[in-house]
Amino acid sequence: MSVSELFDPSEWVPAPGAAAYTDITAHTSTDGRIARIAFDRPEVRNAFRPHTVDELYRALDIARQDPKIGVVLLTGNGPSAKDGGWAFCSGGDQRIRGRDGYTYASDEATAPDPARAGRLHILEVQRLIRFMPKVVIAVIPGWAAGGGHSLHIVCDLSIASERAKFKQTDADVGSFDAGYGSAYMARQVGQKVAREVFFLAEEYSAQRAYEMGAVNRVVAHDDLEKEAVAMARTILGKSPTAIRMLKFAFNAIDDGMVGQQVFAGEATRLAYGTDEAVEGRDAFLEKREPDWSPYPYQF
Ligand SMILES: CC(C)(COP(=O)(O)OP(=O)(O)OC[C@H]1O[C@@H](n2cnc3c(N)ncnc32)[C@H](O)[C@@H]1OP(=O)(O)O)[C@@H](O)C(=O)NCCC(=O)NCCSC(=O)CCC(=O)c1ccccc1C(=O)O
Repeated sequence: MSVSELFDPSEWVPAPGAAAYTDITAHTSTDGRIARIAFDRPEVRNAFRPHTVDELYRALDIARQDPKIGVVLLTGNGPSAKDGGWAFCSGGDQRIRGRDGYTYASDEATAPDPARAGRLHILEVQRLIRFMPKVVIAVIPGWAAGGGHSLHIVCDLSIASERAKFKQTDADVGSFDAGYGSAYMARQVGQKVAREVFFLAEEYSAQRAYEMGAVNRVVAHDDLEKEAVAMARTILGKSPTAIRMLKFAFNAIDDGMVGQQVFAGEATRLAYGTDEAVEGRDAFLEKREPDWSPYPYQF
């Protein structure tokens, strides 16, 4: 069975742990440098349930910790066998939404722990995408709606099929992504446009998303994944440290002290590589005063 009509099997091998996933697929490029993670519930426009989110988090975290992987493609498999429709993701599965969040299926092997019964942990996925030191590209073959719309907003880059459609339905169903989905979207496209997208919840096209600055490229539907891989390969040609520092620099202004902490953590890692920092460590271990004389106050 093919993974998706746009998936090129010659490009990919299954990612570690992928055989166990039911709601997503996860692959690594044959050279090990790109991850492809895809929602795999096309019959419901790739809506996510808590189990989907658990798998997505796991697959993203595996990619985060793989030192060879530099770019992650997040997409949706398709088309739907039911009606031929395509989706990136249509957000939370409204069929299993409870009063305290989204509920696990009753047929899961173990009864859900009450502490994790009602979940909104797609926000944890958003933070993982935001803070992972790698570029995450939303690859959008069809609908990006509700929480799926928010996921594309939080990705570093978005590439859309000319058939992609966008709709921020949160307010239609009594939900509101009051974090990155809305506030960060306003940073991307401006306040008036973001407010229109949320308050009117109207469908808009890939071309309109491009014009407002929420999508980087619109490409022919059949070429979507090929173009996404090409974009990933361009990024892989750059310095990993430069890309990581740039991502966290772009984030910092909107992420407050957490943004500063993430950026500063990377700066500290770089500082640890200097002779100056090695001198400080060695002086402590050798129980002597550090000799800072070779290290000027650079200006
Ligand atoms: C996406 C649509 C616009 C597509 O429309 P169309 O192409 O006409 O297809 P349909 O016939 O409507 O759908 C086909 C089939 O799929 C089912 N389906 C589609 N979406 C969902 C869904 N989200 N949940 C369950 N099922 C879905 C649909 O019922 C059809 O099934 P049949 O059995 O064949 O009839 C349109 O489908 C649409 O508008 N979908 C709903 C979009 C939506 O409102 N999503 C939820 C928004 S709220 C949310 O995502 C919250 C997420 C969250 O956790 C969160 C919480 C707090 C802060 C932030 C977030 C966050 O947003 O991340």
